[in-house]
Amino acid sequence: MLDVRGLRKVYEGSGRRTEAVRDLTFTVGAGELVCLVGPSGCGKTTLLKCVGGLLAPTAGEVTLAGRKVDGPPPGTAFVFQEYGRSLFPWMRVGANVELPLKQKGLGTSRRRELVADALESVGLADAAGAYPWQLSGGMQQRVAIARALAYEPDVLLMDEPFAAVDAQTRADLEDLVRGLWRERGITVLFVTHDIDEAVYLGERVIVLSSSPTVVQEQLEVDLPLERDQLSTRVAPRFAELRTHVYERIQAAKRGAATRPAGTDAPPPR
Ligand SMILES: Nc1ncnc2c1ncn2[C@@H]1O[C@H](COP(=O)(O)OP(=O)(O)OP(=O)(O)O)[C@@H](O)[C@H]1O
Repeated sequence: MLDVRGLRKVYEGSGRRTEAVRDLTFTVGAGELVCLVGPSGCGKTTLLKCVGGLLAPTAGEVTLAGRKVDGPPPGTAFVFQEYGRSLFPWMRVGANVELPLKQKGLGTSRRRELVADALESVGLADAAGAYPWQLSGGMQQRVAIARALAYEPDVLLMDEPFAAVDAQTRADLEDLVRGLWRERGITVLFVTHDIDEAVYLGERVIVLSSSPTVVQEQLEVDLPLERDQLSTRVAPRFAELRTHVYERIQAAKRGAATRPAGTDAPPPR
């Protein structure tokens, strides 16, 4: 479905040259929920922007359903970290969610249906008439998720979407994303620097090295499909997996040798 091959990104300008991503190769299958985790500044946002066609790679390529990505591909939606900047403050919640549907050229009744359905899915059916600034941070991020869902994407790209909300809201939003993923069968690529979040959410975790970035390891998360914040996070297997990912990231920070990009077996139980 999503193929990233030999991706490299070097930023140049104002006399500075930063090799953010060196050589990234991985694939995400249709309907998979994959988390990308890596140290701060390792190029996660750069990678996601290249995947979403918002940034041109220096080398390598991204293909989505067999087509080379050279601009935002149809059927792809983004949710960014900064909900405060991603919603238009002068538009009511309903209008914010509807905007991309207008750009998609959908008729009024279909747009209304999709907006209502998406707001309902994120538990904000009553908030359509409010302005974003009248909502809490967590609610605003739900609106951003609703806007992405209403677009009916095949692929959802999420860049540290819960980094700016409090811990309880974050837990709720994590469960919301897993629930929506299971209900709607969307392909989700979720970037985070939070190891616990990556293991809790993902069916697979791709561990990135420090910048310039390569894939340090890929790990199948063999936790049950049904997860919940209490029992999953205290399960011995959760602890083993998070410890394993933590060790890999520490190794990445020390610059330890990386493994080939294939998927590794999870650590033995
Ligand atoms: N527009 C830009 N111009 C120049 N350098 C950039 C630009 N955007 C990012 N970089 C550099 O590329 C590297 C990777 O940045 P990026 O934001 O992709 O990392 P990240 O892993 O998402 O960071 P964080 O975890 O802190 O959000 C950093 O060294 C950063 O300074």
